[in-house]
Amino acid sequence: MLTAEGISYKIGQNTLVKDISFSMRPGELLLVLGANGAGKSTLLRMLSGEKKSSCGHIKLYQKEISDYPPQELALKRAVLNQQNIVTMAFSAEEIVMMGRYPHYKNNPGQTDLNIIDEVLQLCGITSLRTRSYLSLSGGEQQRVQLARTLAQIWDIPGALLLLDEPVAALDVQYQQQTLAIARQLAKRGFMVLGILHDINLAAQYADRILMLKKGRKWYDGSPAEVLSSKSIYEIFEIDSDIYTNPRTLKHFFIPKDVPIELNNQISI
Ligand SMILES: Nc1ncnc2c1ncn2[C@@H]1O[C@H](COP(=O)(O)OP(=O)(O)OP(=O)(O)O)[C@@H](O)[C@H]1O
Repeated sequence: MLTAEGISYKIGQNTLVKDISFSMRPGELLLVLGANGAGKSTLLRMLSGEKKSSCGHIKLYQKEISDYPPQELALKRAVLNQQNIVTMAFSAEEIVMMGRYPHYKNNPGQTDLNIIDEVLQLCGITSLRTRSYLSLSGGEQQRVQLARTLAQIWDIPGALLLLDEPVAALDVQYQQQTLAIARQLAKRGFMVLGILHDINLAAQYADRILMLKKGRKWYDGSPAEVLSSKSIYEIFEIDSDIYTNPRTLKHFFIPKDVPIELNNQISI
């Protein structure tokens, strides 16, 4: 169980996240939507324990997130950040193995090795395992980082998995695959919270959607409850139509053209 009670994050005079409360339980896939700068990543970093909330409480299984020693926290939650800076020429497999560091002292055990094989295969990167991470494409690197994150909590059902824009650099096949993995992990009993920019992917996969605006929680509910032309306009300031897929009965949205006029003369 993850519970956020009235959490805010302030830097100087700026409040980046304001008084957000929600809770989630194992088995749930919660996807967060919001415009650029709405506070999504800041919220995720607070939930991960990386940033300390200015007020309120974050409890992971009834214990304040800030009270977890790093080693214990690493066995309860894993984080896929938006940016992962790697400067040394580790192989893809070595990066994924880093996810298992909290699980062993000197050398990985057979369980660790089996998990590495499993997540490499799941993320479609088995053939890249010996390649230098630095030589991989952006999307390939993202899949390696996803595999590392999964490896960390693979054998700890009930753990919290935090994914900040996990499909940003991925082609459509791997976008679908990544969200399908997230959904299956939720079904296995993990708590999965992800940030997305793609409203249709969120509508397709989320059990629940949290929509943020200007640091506040604006909507919280099932895709059918929260996705409407009105809510999308409120959050993203674009006009759109919402339809229902007759086969899946899930919502999908189609944005309307944005009328932008450019001056006839371009000054050089
Ligand atoms: N250290 C900082 N000092 C001042 N403002 C900051 C700082 N870090 C973040 N911000 C601002 O806080 C706001 C929220 O940032 P955050 O990264 O959480 O947004 P986001 O919703 O994840 O955006 P995006 O969709 O663009 O990734 C932004 O306006 C950002 O410029």
